[in-house]
Amino acid sequence: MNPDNLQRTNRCTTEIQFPLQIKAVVIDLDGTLLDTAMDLASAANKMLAELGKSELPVATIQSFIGKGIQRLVKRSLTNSLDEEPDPELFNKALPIYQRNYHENLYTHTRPFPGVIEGLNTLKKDGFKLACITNKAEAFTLPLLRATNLLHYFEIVLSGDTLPKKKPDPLPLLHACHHFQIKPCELLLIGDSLNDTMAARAAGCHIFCVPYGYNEGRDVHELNCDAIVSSLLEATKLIKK
Ligand SMILES: O=C(O)COP(=O)(O)O
Ligand SMILES: [Mg+2]
Repeated sequence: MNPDNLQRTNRCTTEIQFPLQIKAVVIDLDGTLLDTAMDLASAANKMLAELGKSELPVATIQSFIGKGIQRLVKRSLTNSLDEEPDPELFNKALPIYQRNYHENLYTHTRPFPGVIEGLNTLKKDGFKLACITNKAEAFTLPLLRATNLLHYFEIVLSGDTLPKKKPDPLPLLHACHHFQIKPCELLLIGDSLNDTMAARAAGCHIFCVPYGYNEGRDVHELNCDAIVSSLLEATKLIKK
């Protein structure tokens, strides 16, 4: 069945009940699995310095994380969420950012508390696992390898793996197709509006963690099925 049909025919229709009965869990990367903000911010500030521009506070750059590397570079150049930088400046800045981020991809990046325990529990309980991120593949795979998380996931879909990324439902529907399950048998655990919008559009369940990066907004504003303090906590709310 193609992903479009899955979206139309297999939405979650019943009231949700805990523990949620699901077959697979998809986990977001930045702000959910890994605390990447420090390294993303240093790369952005090194880029700004190389371009002769003023550096930004880490908290500001943290609020720019969520819609992929290109958007992060645009936001850092304009110090705003939505403004477009001069295209020439952006074309010059992007490779500088990519070089700096590659050079220090995991200097400070670590799994958040409860991530390893949560992944081990999910694996032991027999859930199929995928990682879906808006981060470009060139950074995602080395990062998951370096932090020893890659082996947990049957598939990893990055921001540039498919024609569309979150908040589009395509990566989640692709995962459903891969696992041969309905969207309502899939749970996404994420940290931002991009995750909740993608999950709602796909018809999947969605839990949010409160410790991540929601583009500077309160996670309690998000339309999710539960807010869980950690991945380990999430395992207590689901069953196969
Ligand atoms: O790369 C980003 O901006 C966000 O990535 P995420 O989807 O893993 O949170
Ligand atoms: Mg995230």
